[in-house]
Amino acid sequence: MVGKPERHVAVFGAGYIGLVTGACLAELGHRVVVRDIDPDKVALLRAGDVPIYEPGLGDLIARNKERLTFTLDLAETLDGAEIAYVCVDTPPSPSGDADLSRLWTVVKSLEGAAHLRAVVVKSTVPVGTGARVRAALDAAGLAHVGYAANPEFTAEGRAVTDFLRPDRIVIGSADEATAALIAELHEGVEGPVVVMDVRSAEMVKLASNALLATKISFINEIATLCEKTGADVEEVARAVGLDHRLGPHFLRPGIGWGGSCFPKDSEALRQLASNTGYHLQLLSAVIDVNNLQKRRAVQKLHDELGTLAGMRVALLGLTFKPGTDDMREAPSTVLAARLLAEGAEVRCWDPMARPAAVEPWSSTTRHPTPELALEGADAAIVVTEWPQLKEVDWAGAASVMRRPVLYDGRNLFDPAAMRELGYTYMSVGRP
Ligand SMILES: NC(=O)c1ccc[n+]([C@@H]2O[C@H](COP(=O)([O-])OP(=O)(O)OC[C@H]3O[C@@H](n4cnc5c(N)ncnc54)[C@H](O)[C@@H]3O)[C@@H](O)[C@H]2O)c1
Ligand SMILES: O=c1ccn([C@@H]2O[C@H](COP(=O)(O)OP(=O)(O)O[C@H]3O[C@H](CO)[C@@H](O)[C@H](O)[C@H]3O)[C@@H](O)[C@H]2O)c(=O)[nH]1
Repeated sequence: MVGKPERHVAVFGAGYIGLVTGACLAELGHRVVVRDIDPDKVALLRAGDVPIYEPGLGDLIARNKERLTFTLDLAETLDGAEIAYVCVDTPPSPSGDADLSRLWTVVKSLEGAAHLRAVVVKSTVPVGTGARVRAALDAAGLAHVGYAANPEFTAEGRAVTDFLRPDRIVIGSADEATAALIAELHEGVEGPVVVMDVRSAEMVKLASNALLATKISFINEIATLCEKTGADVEEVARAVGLDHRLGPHFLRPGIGWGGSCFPKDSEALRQLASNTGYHLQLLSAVIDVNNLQKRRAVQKLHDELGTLAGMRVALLGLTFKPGTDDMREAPSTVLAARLLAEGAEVRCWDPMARPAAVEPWSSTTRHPTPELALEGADAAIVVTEWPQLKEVDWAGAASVMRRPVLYDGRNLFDPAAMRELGYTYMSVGRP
């Protein structure tokens, strides 16, 4: 795939989004320098390693190494660059608003870069951020440099595919020339380009994530009601999703949504509204339902076992979803913390997770296989639907668990089959 003409792009941030953006732009034929401030990350990338797990990313980086370089050095990053892409993290601040400190550090570092044609923010930011960046660029004598918001909609685990074949490329800009430049940069990407004003583009990102999270919380709430009324949420979701006006996506009931985006972005949108004196009632309920969903799993085990104190509970899967090593806001973190607080002994398994050496993971035992995590356990929770869990010898596991109690937080298994194997089997919204 070769995009023309070749542009020289400086990407700030070598995380999930910066790396995917950099590698994909290089794949499209552009010359890309990715800068990060983390020396370990840059050293790994320079040595040909990829510091995160993202399918296809390693191959893409290797294939484009002539056009794709990594550096810690600011001057090297900006040397000859036409477009600066801001892909730094925007984590939650104590107030729930997005913490934009890293973004401002990058914007400040662009002050001398009068040769740039455009600054593009891909990081997820509150509505109004672009206007502030624009003002900062103007104040720094960069009024001639264009500005665009170009939010990213890729999901982890399929980020490369999503980037190269997106549902849409959203470009927010106040000037046509900048919008055209960014659209041209994406030549070769298979997806419609939607151009709008900067604030609307910023809102599209937050609204999309909020609506996706709403669908999940909605089906999770219906699942709870199914439990109380004897209906089967899987049947309900399947038939509801067949209505083309509703669609089947993001109607999978489960233990709650997590990840690097939904929790922080929904809270940031809620606070964005609060800051204007408006209370987003629907989104607040969506967040509440999600918080409760994780606690309900622990409550169910408590009800079944009588107490959690002294019980050995196995958490199967730790990452916020399969196909990633990302542990940010993973439901497993809440489950582990709650279980430990109740006095349970937590053991866990995950094929990919990289838990930081902080609570609750420092107090849990990690096992190399699901079978070892299940040995001697009083109960287990399927937290992440890793395909490996389908391969477990569940009949054998039932005989080595102290009590075969299983809460399937992802509705991975057939209830009748698991009960046949001797399990006290609970799942989400199914009889
Ligand atoms: N992860 C996703 O799936 C996803 C999807 C869509 C949008 N986003 C948004 O994209 C942004 C980046 O997310 P991410 O998951 O890639 O974060 P990340 O934490 O994986 O990566 C951010 C990187 O930026 C680096 N950085 C911080 N300050 C820097 C600076 N001054 N100069 C250069 N590098 C700097 C960090 O060291 C880190 O490597 C966030 O705003 C996020 O909300 C993420
Ligand atoms: O039907 C569903 C779908 C998802 N989830 C959960 O929702 C969370 C998020 O899943 P997913 O959306 O697949 O992962 P992310 O990589 O966090 O991607 C989301 O967040 C990104 C960052 O903003 C956006 O770019 C993507 O469009 C958006 O899907 C995970 O915990 C999933 O287990 C469910 O419980 N039920």
